[in-house]
Amino acid sequence: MATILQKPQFEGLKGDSQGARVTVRGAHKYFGENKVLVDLDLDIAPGEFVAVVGRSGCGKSTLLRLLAGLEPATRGLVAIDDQPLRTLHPDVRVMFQDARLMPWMHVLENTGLGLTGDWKPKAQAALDDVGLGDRGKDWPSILSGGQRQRVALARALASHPRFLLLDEPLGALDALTRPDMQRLIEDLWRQRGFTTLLITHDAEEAVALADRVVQIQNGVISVDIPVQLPRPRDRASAEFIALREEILRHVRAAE
Ligand SMILES: Nc1ncnc2c1ncn2[C@@H]1O[C@H](COP(=O)(O)OP(=O)(O)OP(=O)(O)O)[C@@H](O)[C@H]1O
Repeated sequence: MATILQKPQFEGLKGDSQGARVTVRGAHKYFGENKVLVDLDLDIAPGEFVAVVGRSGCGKSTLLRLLAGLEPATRGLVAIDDQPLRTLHPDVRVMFQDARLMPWMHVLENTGLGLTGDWKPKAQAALDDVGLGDRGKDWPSILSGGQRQRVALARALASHPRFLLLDEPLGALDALTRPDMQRLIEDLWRQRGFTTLLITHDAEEAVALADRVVQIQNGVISVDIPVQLPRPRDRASAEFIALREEILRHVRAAE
């Protein structure tokens, strides 16, 4: 078995946008009697890529909504660069499983949503980055599912966020489109160095992309596994398969 690197590599730090530092301390989130997150701690280093796994309903999206500033914690601290997060943050963007494109806007306008000032060149550059530079004048309705997710990714990255939150963005894509999108996300992350949190049900996706895979169970981070394999990762290697199986074992044990 080849040696697994012992030192964590945060390769994303090379880029033009320094990633945000993310801190969650003693976070609780209750919906009435339903205590979804209970005293949860999580630290994400600037530029680090963390994948979150766990059984359905364990609180993954709830954690993401707290980190996006979409909802407050019932109790505890959520901070970006050591500043408590109280509402939406200009350096934090989210991409969801559905592209959420506005059908009455062209692709370029959809990409520019949320940008201020001279937004067109920035939206065009973002479309170029995801390989859709020539589709700006199209309506979203004529794009494939994978292309719509590329537009959603372009929109999320157009403002050069320092923290990108991904809520199962590739969950609805077919098996051929998925690895392409995974590579695109990894390439952009490596170029730009934004901090990333990815929610996924796919253990292979988690090991392919993340520096660390964490599992939520009983309201806390119950498993925290570093993935110290060189990038781009060889999905057929023994180390990759062993980590993927380890994560699957943890997720199944929580069910
Ligand atoms: N706005 C809300 N009001 C009431 N309960 C909520 C709300 N949002 C989430 N919940 C509850 O919180 C729990 C966790 O939901 P969450 O969506 O975070 O889970 P998840 O791990 O992302 O699940 P999945 O993998 O199925 O997407 C569930 O029991 C859900 O019903």
